[in-house]
Amino acid sequence: MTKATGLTPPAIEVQDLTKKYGQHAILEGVNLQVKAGEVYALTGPNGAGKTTLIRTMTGLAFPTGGSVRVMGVDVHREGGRARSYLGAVVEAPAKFYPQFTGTQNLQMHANLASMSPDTPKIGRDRIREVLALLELTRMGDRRVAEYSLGQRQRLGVASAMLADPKVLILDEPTSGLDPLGIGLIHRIVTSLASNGCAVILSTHHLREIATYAHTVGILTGGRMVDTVDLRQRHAAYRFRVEDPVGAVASLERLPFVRRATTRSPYAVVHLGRDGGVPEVLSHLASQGIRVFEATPDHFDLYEYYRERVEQP
Ligand SMILES: Nc1ncnc2c1ncn2[C@@H]1O[C@H](COP(=O)(O)OP(=O)(O)OP(=O)(O)O)[C@@H](O)[C@H]1O
Repeated sequence: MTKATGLTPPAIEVQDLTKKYGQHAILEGVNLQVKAGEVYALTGPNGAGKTTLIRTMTGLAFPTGGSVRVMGVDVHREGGRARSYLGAVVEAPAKFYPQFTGTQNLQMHANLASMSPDTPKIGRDRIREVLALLELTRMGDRRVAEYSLGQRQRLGVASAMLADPKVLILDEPTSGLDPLGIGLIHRIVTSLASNGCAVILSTHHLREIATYAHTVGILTGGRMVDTVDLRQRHAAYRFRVEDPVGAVASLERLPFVRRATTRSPYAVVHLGRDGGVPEVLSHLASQGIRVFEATPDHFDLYEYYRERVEQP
C-alpha cells in the first residue's frame, strides 16, 4: 500500500482550472492536490462552484482552461483510463433505476465498470461486501423506488466504491443522512483513506468534517480562497503564563516550535513533529516562566470559515 509522503505524486491534481459558462466565470484558477490516504473536504457557500468543480474533476464537464489528472492521467484527454481509477457520486443522491433492486443496480454498475479494459471484473461477493459496509444488506433485494433518501445516498457511496477506486469523489455524501448514517460515512471514508484511497468530498458540515478530514479547501466565488491543513492545526496548545509576550519570544527560538503567538493571558504554540507539551513546559520552567494551565487549543473550523468567507 502506498503511504502519502512528501515524494508521493498526488492521486488527483487540479491545475489552474477555469470554467466559464458563456462570459460567466464559475471557476477561476483553481488548484488542488490530494495524495493517497488523504481526505480532502471541499466547502464554500451555496453557488461557490463546488459541484461545477466536482463535475469537472470527474470528467462530466470540460474545463475552459487548466487540467485535472487522476493518478497522472488527464481526465479530459484520456477519460476512460482516468475513470478506471475513479469512483464518484456527483450531485447526490446518485441516480439509480427505481424499478430494479439495489443489488441489480450495483450489478449494472459493475458490468459497466468491467467493460473498461483497465478495471478488473467485479464479482457478486464484492457487491455483497459493499452493501454490507453501507449497512444495506437487508435492502439489497428491494426495489430502489422503496429506498429512503438516506438509503439511496448510501447506495450511491456503495456504487462509487465498488471498483475499489484509487480516488473517491463524493458530492455532499452526508446530506439527508441521519446521525448514525453520517457516522457510518465518516467511518467508511476514514477506512478507505487509511487503505490508501484519496477521498474528496464536498460538504457544508464543517464541525463534523474537522474531526476526520486532513485538508479543507474553501471555495468562494469560484476561487480557492484558502486551503487549511487540519493536521497542523491539531498540534496547537495554549499555555496560561504570567508573561505571554516573554514566553512567546523565548519559545519562538525552539526548533520544534513552528509558530508561537500571544492571546493574552495565553501563549499559543504550534508544535512541529519532534516536540511536545512536556518539552515546552520544561523550557518555560528553565526560563523561570510560571505556567498556570496548558490545554489543547482547539481549532474551530466553523469560526475560521466564517471569517474567511466574510472577508475573502
Ligand atoms: N450549466 C450551467 N450553466 C450556467 N451556469 C451554471 C451552470 N451550472 C452551474 N452554474 C452556475 O455556477 C455557479 C456555481 O454553481 P455550483 O452548483 O457549482 O455551486 P455549489 O457550490 O455546488 O452550490 P451549492 O452549495 O448550492 O450546491 C452558480 O452561480 C450556478 O448558477
